[in-house]
Amino acid sequence: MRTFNIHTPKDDLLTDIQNKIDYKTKPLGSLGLLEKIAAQICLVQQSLTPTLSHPAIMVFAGDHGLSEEGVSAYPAEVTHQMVLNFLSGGAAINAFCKQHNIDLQIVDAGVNHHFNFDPHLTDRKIAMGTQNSLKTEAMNQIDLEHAINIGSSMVCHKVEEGCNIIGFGEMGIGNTSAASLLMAAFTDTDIIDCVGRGTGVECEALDHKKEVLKQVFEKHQDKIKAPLDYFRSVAGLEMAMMLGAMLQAAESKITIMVDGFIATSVFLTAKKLYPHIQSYALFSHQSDESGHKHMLEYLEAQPILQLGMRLGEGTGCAMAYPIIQSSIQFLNEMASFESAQVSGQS
Ligand SMILES: O=C(O)c1ccc[n+]([C@@H]2O[C@H](COP(=O)([O-])O)[C@@H](O)[C@H]2O)c1
Ligand SMILES: Cc1cc2nc[nH]c2cc1C
Repeated sequence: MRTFNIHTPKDDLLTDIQNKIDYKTKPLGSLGLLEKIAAQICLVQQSLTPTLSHPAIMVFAGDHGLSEEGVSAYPAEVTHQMVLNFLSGGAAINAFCKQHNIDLQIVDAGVNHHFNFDPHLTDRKIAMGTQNSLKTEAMNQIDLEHAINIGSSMVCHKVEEGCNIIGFGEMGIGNTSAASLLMAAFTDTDIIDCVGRGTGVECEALDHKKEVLKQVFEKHQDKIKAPLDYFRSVAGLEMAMMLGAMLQAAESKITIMVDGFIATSVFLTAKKLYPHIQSYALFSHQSDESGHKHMLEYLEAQPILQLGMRLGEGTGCAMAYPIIQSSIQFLNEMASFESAQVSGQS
């Protein structure tokens, strides 16, 4: 497995950044989280006048062998049907990216469907989905490495185009199960407490999901000490590609927007491998998927939005983007007490 060069940005500018924020014409700290976001992006860009350019969201799609165990409220074919919906512009992520002028890229990482050629689909299919992790490892080492490298090179390409802020979404029926399994391992939480409703499983179906995931966890838990071996045993191809993409974004020193429950579980894996990655990450929202709150607390991450969303697709990133824009806007546009001749704190 290749290595990534990921370091916390130098903090030499920190005092100047904080002074610039504090000298703006507002009571100290009164822009709350916007101030923290601005400071973080200044550090990532090593600049007192940061900019956001060519914002992008990549949506990785993949199918999950485990879905044959009845762990989702929807049938597996929804994965490819939703990819077709993304391509024709009809999904929530299309609407929000259009609203906020965010470049949207749809990637087939491992969907169980042969798509006709479409110029809007990035075909990086590794397999027709993963294996059933209740029976065997979801993917082999070669496919994992391939997915990580592809995710990485797609981000390199975006960076070459001038992108300096990127969010990652996913589409994959069954992938909240994979995310719960990652959460259990990498936050050291009982698997039962990591299982939620996903697309909407309830009552006996939720009990069944918990029972299946308990068995999958027990089958693979001996690999947790080797995070990538555990990851490839339970995760999806869309998640593996997202892992490579997140690692590359941090190596390329651009800002990462982390979406909901599934994306955060991938981020947890990335952080296990490269703890410094968090300096580059903003967390778009707190998903209504029950485990997400705990994941964010574990990461000591403050989500930008809390709207009761639990959709995925990168929709949280798209919704949080204008807030991130505002944090850069206040920093670059607001007057200081001195320039506006406003009296400071007495
Ligand atoms: O991002 C989230 O927080 C989130 C929470 C629940 C469900 N989802 C989406 O729903 C799908 C997975 O749900 P499930 O029930 O099939 O495991 C997948 O396509 C995700 O994008 C996403
Ligand atoms: C319709 C539908 C849309 C989705 N988008 C992301 N996950 C999804 C799951 C379903 C079921």
